[in-house]
Amino acid sequence: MVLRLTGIRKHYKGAAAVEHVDLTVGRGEFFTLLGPSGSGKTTTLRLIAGFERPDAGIIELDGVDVARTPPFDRNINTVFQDYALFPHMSVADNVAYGLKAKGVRGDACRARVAEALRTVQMTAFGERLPAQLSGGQRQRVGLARAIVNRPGLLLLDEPLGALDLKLRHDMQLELKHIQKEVGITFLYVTHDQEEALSMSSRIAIFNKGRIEQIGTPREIYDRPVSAFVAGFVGTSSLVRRDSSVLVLRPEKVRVAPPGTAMPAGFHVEPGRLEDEIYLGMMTKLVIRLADGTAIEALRPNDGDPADLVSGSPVAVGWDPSTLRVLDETR
Ligand SMILES: Nc1ncnc2c1ncn2[C@@H]1O[C@H](COP(=O)(O)OP(=O)(O)OP(=O)(O)O)[C@@H](O)[C@H]1O
Repeated sequence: MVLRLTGIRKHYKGAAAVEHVDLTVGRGEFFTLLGPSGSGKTTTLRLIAGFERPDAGIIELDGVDVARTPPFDRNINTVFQDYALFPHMSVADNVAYGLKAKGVRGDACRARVAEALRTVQMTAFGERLPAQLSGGQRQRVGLARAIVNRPGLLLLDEPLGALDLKLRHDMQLELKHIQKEVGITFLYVTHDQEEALSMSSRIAIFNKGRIEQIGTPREIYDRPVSAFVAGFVGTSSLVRRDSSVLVLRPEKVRVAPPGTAMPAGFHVEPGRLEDEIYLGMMTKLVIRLADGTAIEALRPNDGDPADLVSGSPVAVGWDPSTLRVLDETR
């Protein structure tokens, strides 16, 4: 275990930023804090880094309570969204800065810098100034600077937030590969659910300062514990039946003209096709059931002729075993 938080609480002017936070991160994990803006992710990261002190609770790093350990003595580094590079220093000097502060000099320092730049594929850029780099390249340098000290834990606060979508996707893959290669434990903050699902070994879902669920991406997606988690991670329709609330993922829903045979065991209901939204690879369908419930369905655009007409009656079906029943008390 690299990190353990127990009963962490932090209030600002009487308002809770973080409340009752418990979590454990194992060595080599890519652990993500995911939640909407203001849910307490950054506060949690700042408490771990030591920039803030908790009002209550224990923070342990490698089994040691760090309540009295200042930030620079914690075996942690942080990568921020704005990279925080020194503008007047070359890329190589930026990466070397933290090493020099720790007394690593000469050939040993140069070798470590070269290794870090190689890892982030920036070997050819050592002599450049930050202003002569693109956003993605600056982000790589920020990462090289953070991994060069080989910290036990690397905190990353929305590190890809300033990049455009395409570059962001490329960097997601790359970050994951780099994390595997260097073997450093990552604690990653994002509000982007797709990013969290694609990169993480485990995810903690934050809502209003509390953790609602911790699990692997698959566990979180397939078995959300609350309507909040089901709605925040992926899209879903909530269907009320008797006293339960059921979560229905759009890719599990079949929509067909009335009377079409559905697979054996499917639950089938009549509805009306309200909307068709073309998304390129898929088309999203919105169906209204007789009781007013709206159901979303996804259909691959795999060349089938359009057999459904907006506004017309349709049959909606799903395999009841794929439904997740929610505990309404949460
Ligand atoms: N220094 C501070 N003083 C007062 N309130 C603060 C301070 N820092 C954070 N807060 C409040 O604490 C709550 C949690 O903020 P936090 O930054 O941890 O959320 P977040 O999940 O990281 O959000 P975002 O994704 O927008 O960064 C918010 O309501 C915020 O306004």
